[in-house]
Amino acid sequence: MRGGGPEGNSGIRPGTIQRIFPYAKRYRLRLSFLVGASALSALVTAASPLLFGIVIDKGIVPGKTDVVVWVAAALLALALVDALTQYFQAKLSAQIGEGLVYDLRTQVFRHVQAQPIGFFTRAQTGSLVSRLNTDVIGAQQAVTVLMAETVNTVLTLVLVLGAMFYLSWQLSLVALLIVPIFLIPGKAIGRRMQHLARGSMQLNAEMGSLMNERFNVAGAMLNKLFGNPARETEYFAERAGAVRDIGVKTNVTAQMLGIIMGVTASVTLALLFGFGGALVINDVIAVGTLVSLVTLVGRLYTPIQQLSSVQANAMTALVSFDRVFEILDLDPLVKERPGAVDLPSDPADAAPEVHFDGVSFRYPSAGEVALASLESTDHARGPERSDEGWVLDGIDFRAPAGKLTALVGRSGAGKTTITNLMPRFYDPVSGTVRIGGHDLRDLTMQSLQDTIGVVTQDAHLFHDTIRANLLYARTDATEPDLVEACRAAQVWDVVEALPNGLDTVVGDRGFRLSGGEKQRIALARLLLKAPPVVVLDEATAHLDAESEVAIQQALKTALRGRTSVVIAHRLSTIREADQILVIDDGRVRERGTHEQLLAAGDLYADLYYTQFARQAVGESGDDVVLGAAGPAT
Ligand SMILES: Nc1ncnc2c1ncn2[C@@H]1O[C@H](COP(=O)(O)OP(=O)(O)OP(=O)(O)O)[C@@H](O)[C@H]1O
Repeated sequence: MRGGGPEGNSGIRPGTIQRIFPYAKRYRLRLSFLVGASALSALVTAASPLLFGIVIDKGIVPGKTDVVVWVAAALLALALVDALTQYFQAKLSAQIGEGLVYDLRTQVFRHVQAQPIGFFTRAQTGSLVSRLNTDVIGAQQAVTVLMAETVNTVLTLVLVLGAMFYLSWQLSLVALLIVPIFLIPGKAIGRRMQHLARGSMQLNAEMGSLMNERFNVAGAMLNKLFGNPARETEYFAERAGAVRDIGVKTNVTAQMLGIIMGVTASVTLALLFGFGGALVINDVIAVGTLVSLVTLVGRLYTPIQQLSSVQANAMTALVSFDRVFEILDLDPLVKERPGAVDLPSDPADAAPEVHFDGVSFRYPSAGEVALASLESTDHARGPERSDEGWVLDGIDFRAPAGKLTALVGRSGAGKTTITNLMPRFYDPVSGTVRIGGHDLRDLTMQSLQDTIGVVTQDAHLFHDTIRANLLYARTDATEPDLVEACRAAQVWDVVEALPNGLDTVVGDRGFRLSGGEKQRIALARLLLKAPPVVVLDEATAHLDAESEVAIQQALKTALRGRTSVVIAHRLSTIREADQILVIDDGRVRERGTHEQLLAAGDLYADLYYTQFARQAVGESGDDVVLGAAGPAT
C-alpha cells in the first residue's frame, strides 16, 4: 500500500498544525463567541448539581417551601441558559465549519485546475474527488469541534472537580481514582483511530475511483466488450471488502472507549453510594451533598471521555488537513512565470507564426506530475515513461502564419506530442516553442488560451446543452453568433432538427450525437472562439459521404486565414497543406508539399503507396478517409 494506506505512514508532516491557523483566523470573531458559549455551558454543567444538594439539604429536609421554589426557579433559568448556549454553539460551529469546508474546497479546486494535463492523466478522478469531499470535511472537524470541545471539556472538568472537592474531598478522591482508567486506553485507541482513518479514506477513494471508471459510458462499454462480470465483481468485491474490514475495525475501536467507560461508571457509582452512604449515616456529609456529588461525578464522564478522544479526533482531523495540504503543495509542472506578458496582437490582425526550435521532449515521470496516493494502489505504477527515452528529438519547423501545416507519420511517431506542446499541456525539456516570435513560457496562460484553439479527434462535450457547450468557448456570444458558428461548422441543420434545438442536452448521458456531428459542434465551438492559431487532430472515423463533405467544408472555414497545425488523416487535407511534415521516431524526417514528397520517394511515398493508395480510387469523387485503419496516419 502506497501513499499512507492503513499499513503505510500515518504520521503527520511537520508544520501541518501551523498551516491550519490562517484558516481559523478568518473566523476569529465567531470562534471567540463559540469558545465563550462553550465556557458558559461548562458553567451550567457544574452549577446545577450544586443546586440539587441545596434544594434537598436547605429546602426539602428542613421543610422550607420558599427555598424549594427559589432553587427550582434557578434550575429552570439554568436550563434556559443551557438551551440557548447549545443553540449558539451549534449555529456558530456549523457556520465556521461549513465556511472552512468552502474555503478549502475552492482553494483545492483552483489549485487542481492549474495542474498540467499530465497530472490528470495520472491521478484517479475518484481519489481526487474524495479529497475534495471527505478529507475537507474531516479537516473542518479540527477547527470547530475540537476547539470548542476542548475549551468546554477542560473548563467543565475544572469546575466540576472544584465543586466536588468543595463538597467532599474524600468522595472526590474516590471518584478520581477512575480517571487513569479512561486516559491510558484513550491514548492507545487514539493512535489506532488515526491509523485507521487514513487507511479508510484511502480505501474509500479507491473504491470510488473504480466505480467512476467502470460506470462512465466509455468504461461501461469497454466492460461489456472485454470485461468478465465475475472477474469485475471480484475485483470490486476485493476493494469493497477492504472498506468493510477497515469499517469494522474503526467502529469496534471507537466503541471500545464507550464500553470501558460504561463499566467504570457503574463501578464508581457503586463505590460512591457505598462509601458516601456510610459518610451520610455517620453524619460526615448531608444527603443532599451525596446527591450533588453523584450527579457531579456523572458529569465528569463526558469531558473525561472527550479528553481521552481529543487526541484521536485531533489526529483524524490532522490527517485530513495533511491530505488536503498534500494536494495544495503540488507545484504545477507547467505554470505561468512571474512577469509573463500577453501575446501582443498583430496590428494587421494577421495570425502569428508557430516555431518549434530544436524541441526535445519526454513525458514527465509519475512522481513529477501526480501524487502516489492519487493513483491506483495495487498495481505497480508501470514503467516511468521518462526512462524510456525521448519522444521528440530536436524538432525544428516553422508553421507559417495563416498557412496549413500537416503532420503525418506512423502511429506513435510523436505527432500528438508535438501538438500537445503548443497549448502548453507540457513544456519542452529542451528547445523552445515560439508563437509570433515569443517563447510560450513568457506568455500568460490566458493569452495563450485565447490564441490557440484545439479540436481533438474525440471532441469532448460536457453533459449540458449545446448552447452551454458553445458558450464555454465565448461566454458573451449572442444567439445569432451561435447560429452562425453552427452554420459555418455545417452542423446547424442537425442542431435545428434536435428536440430542443440549441437547448438539447448532449454529452455522456445526454443526446447521442454521432462522431462527425460531435466534431462539427467542436468546430463551431472553435469558430466562436476564433483563435488565430488552430491545432486539429482530424477524426479518423469513416463518415458517410454527406458528413464527410460537411466536415471538409467546416474545416475549410475553420482553418481559413489561421495558422494551423493539423494531424492529417484525410487526403484532401494533406493535399491542401502548404507544408507537410513527415514525423518519424520523434524527428521531422521529411518536409515539403505532397508532390515534392512523393517525388522524393522516401517515407512519405512509402506511406502514400502502402496506406494512402486506397484513396487514389476515391480521388475523383468524394473525399476519402486516409489511413484510418492502417498504422500510418
Ligand atoms: N501521456 C503520456 N505519457 C507517456 N508517454 C506518452 C504519453 N502520451 C504518448 N506517449 C508516448 O509518446 C510516443 C508518441 O506518442 P504520440 O501520441 O505523440 O504519437 P502519434 O504520432 O500522435 O501517434 P498516433 O497517430 O497513434 O496518435 C508514444 O511512444 C507514446 O507511447
